[in-house]
Amino acid sequence: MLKRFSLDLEGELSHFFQIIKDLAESTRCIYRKNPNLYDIPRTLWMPTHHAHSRIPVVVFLYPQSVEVTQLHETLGIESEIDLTIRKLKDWAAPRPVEKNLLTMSDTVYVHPEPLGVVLIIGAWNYPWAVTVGPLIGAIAAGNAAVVKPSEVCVHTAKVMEDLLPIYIDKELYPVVTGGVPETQELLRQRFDHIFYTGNSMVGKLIMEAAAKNLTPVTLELGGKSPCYIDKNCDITIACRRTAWGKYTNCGQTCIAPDYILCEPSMQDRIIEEIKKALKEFYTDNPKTCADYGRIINQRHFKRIMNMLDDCTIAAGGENDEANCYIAPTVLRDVKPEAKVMQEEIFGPLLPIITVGGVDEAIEFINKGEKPLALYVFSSDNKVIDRIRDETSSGGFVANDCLVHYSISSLPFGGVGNSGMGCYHGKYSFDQLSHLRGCLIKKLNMEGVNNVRYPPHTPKKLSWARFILLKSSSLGWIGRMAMLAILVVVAAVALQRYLH
Ligand SMILES: NC(=O)c1ccc[n+]([C@@H]2O[C@H](COP(=O)([O-])OP(=O)(O)OC[C@H]3O[C@@H](n4cnc5c(N)ncnc54)[C@H](O)[C@@H]3O)[C@@H](O)[C@H]2O)c1
Ligand SMILES: CCCCCCC=O
Repeated sequence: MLKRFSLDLEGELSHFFQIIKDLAESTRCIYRKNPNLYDIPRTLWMPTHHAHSRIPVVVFLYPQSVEVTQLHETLGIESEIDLTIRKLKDWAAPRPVEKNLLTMSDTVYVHPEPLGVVLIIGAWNYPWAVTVGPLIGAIAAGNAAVVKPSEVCVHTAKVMEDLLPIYIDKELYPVVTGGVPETQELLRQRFDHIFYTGNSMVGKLIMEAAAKNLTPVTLELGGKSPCYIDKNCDITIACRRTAWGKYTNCGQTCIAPDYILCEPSMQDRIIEEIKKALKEFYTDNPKTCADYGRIINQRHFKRIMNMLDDCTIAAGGENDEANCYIAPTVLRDVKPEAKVMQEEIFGPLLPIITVGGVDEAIEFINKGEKPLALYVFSSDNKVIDRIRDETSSGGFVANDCLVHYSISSLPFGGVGNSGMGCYHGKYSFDQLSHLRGCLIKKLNMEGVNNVRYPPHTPKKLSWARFILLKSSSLGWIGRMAMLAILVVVAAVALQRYLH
């Protein structure tokens, strides 16, 4: 059994911090643009300030600028590690809780303890963020963890396998690489928690495997995250923010706005504003723009292109299979039955579906599975409140996209088909801890317990009712007074019993 403080967790996390900083530094130092590849291998030299400096390593880079890579991958992890190091002592400390009259003189608290060994199965789209992110929580919570990066981002997986053991304890946090058979083999082992990030279909297989050992799971899944643009809003700003949310990482973002819902009269204006934003972000030719990405591989390229079959393209549509390039694309007058509406797009296609107004938008959203994120743009708080209150989703954002992911004090996770459990900041720590309820009683004051011991009488029952149901409304002073009375009554009862 692991004991949280027998390990130098802060030390491990600091080493871990170093790997992220070194990765960021490496990308900054050595980066040369290569617009044609997504998950690209490079032989790099680690910066000299680390003890194991000048180790040749292969580091993945987006075909995007260094700034993009850091903004999307390493910065968030740096801030999570920083927060965790600063707050770990508070998070791990016993958490005193409210007591009832019967437990007034006892010590009652929640004691977070490690679960044991956690299996972390990562996805490919933000491979560091979604694999190392949960690992921060697992380490902080005092667990050992087996790290299984996605085989789809083959180079990143190799970097993780090579680098993590240099920085953090390889016995406690081993990296296992491989594809589906290797993951399935891991799933046959017994773990104390499985933290999976990926699609909902595989999520069900993970849960099935976990059930055999009653292993708890966190499932960070995806889905079709709607974006309602209300007629009452600044459409230019709404479209700029939506375009950023959609086309960042080429739409391969779990919380990307999947489709737009708007009234028919707004469709043309929205298309024009999105086109303007695209030009501003990615120039007239996104293919040669360092800030526009590629599709991870040809399998996904084909999957996304297939969705275009029964749609009308309003902008974009250019593509190049050899380079896994799909231009930022907007689709107009999309029907709910269209292929693009049957599954999460996870690519740079943005369908617009017209609805009669907010009522119809809510109805449309509620017909689908509960999404991972739900976005609404409106200047009318009533519209925002209605959409929040009459729907359900993992996260909810008004007048922006994606940004809730960066707030460590918000739980990040899905609901229903988009997942279960959550993480980030303290939520990661709690998710990967067992929150053990503890009550430490003294051996005196036995008389107070009479109400619960046989022989049971109506009088004892009415005392028990009072203590458990009514005493909470008495306030602190009232409860202390009640406790004093109870002690006296109990002492008298005990005297009688002893004589
Ligand atoms: N909620 C989140 O935080 C989050 C983050 C990123 C991605 N996602 C979601 O992930 C999906 C994209 O990722 P993906 O699923 O293509 O990633 P993927 O193909 O990399 O699969 C994820 C992991 O599942 C494993 N896996 C795949 N098939 C398996 C099987 N049959 N049995 C056991 N293990 C298996 C892989 O080895 C991999 O490690 C999207 O739906 C996206 O929304 C969610
Ligand atoms: C901008 C970074 C968002 C990361 C979201 C992770 C899921 O894909």
